[in-house]
Amino acid sequence: MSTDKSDSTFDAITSKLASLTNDDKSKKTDDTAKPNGDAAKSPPAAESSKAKAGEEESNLRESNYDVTVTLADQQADPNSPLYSVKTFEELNLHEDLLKGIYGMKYQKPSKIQERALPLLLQNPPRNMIGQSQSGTGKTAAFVLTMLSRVDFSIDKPQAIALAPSRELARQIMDVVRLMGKHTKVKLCEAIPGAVQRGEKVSAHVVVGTPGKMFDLIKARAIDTSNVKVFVLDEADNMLDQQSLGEQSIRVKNTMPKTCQLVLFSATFPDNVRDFAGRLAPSANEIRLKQEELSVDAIKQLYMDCKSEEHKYEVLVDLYSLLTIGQSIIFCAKRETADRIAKKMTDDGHKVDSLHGKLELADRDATIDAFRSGKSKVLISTNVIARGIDIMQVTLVINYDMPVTADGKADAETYLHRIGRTGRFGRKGVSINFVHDKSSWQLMHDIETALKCDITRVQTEDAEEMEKTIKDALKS
Ligand SMILES: Nc1ncnc2c1ncn2[C@@H]1O[C@H](COP(=O)(O)OP(=O)(O)OP(=O)(O)O)[C@@H](O)[C@H]1O
Repeated sequence: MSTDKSDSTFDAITSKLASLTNDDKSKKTDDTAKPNGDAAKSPPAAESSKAKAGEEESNLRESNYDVTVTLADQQADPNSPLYSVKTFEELNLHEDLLKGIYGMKYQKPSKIQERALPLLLQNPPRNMIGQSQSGTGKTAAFVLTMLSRVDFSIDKPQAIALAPSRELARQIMDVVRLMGKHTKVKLCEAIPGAVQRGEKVSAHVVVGTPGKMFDLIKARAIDTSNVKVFVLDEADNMLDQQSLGEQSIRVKNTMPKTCQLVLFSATFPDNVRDFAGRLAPSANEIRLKQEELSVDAIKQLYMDCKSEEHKYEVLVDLYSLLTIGQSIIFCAKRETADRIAKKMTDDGHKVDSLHGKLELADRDATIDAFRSGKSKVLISTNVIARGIDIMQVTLVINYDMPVTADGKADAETYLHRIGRTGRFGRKGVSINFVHDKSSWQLMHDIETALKCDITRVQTEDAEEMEKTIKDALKS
């Protein structure tokens, strides 16, 4: 899908930032979760090796830095969530789908794809609750399932997927389009503005947001009686949030009794998992342990800011760094996103803001410009915290730490936010801005909950840091 323009940039940023921090511990992810809860013993971690130019075709760029690890290296490391013993050919997929996969330059399945696909494709179909770290290829697992189950000779919706945001639904549809390129699949986006009034949906695969999907079903534009597979992407979010949860359940209740239910997410807090288990009875399950949730390739940092105003100054100081690759700045509120974006624009910087209050066409144009690399800095809210997959995102900033509705540290949202970088083995950097006791406490609670290390960067060094990285890139 997206091409990787700036892997050496990741290295420049990570190595420079790491050198500015005094604590550079890294944590090994050990994905031992197996279907049905069995634990698989993994061989010891393979040492990360240096990339050799042209050694194996990879969609990661070769870099001049010693720390380079190629995708091929990572897919050969049994401790990596990208590792697989199987090939796509062994996963029982239709030839037309294999063509689609190879067209997308996927060489080997990732761990979640290897484990989930045989379970997802078994007959009679079984429900699935699947968990895997952000950026490890869950979308392909459920998209291949949807496309495998469709009978292209019947012009009726047969596979439906729900996602929490318009942006994510559109992105999933892009994946269906690419993977289904060699099939006769017909597609429909069930998002506001996409389906005309009175239109009857005859597409095989429908992807959308819960509210719009339910409206279309209620209006009889979508007939769900032939649906064989129903997917909830970001399932914990879809079942937890009051309005998304209610709408998702309503949509689910219109599905035939025989319909296969597939729930995927990088996070499944216990309360949601219990509910998911009741919703998807006798499901095959693939789980991660709490300490396995963080993605190793994402370097997590924080900056001590003196005040709310100082946060803005630090952000501006970091601007050149933000634009080396691409970056997303997460704020708690739409107003903050707009305010910072306006201020930065007035100060001569090129940034965009994206949130749920924008006109639909503006929302689409903003994310499309960011996806294509035309815009480089996106200031947003949690609306794009989940699922959005843009390879060139090297930096994520938590301008405001994520909090739950009752003001507590939101470790799940934190993981999803920082997971917008470090996609499929690429490196990334996340920086938390803390400016008072409460934001520091929120970050500390997240660190404890996720058992991860977040290291400090001196804000006084920002200018120097920016300069060094620019110099490194120029040379
Ligand atoms: N087998 C594969 N080989 C190479 N690239 C892959 C493979 N599977 C997926 N990818 C790529 O990896 C990236 C991340 O995949 P995807 O968006 O499905 O992650 P995810 O697990 O759904 O993440 P999130 O939890 O953030 O939603 C995508 O760009 C996708 O094209």
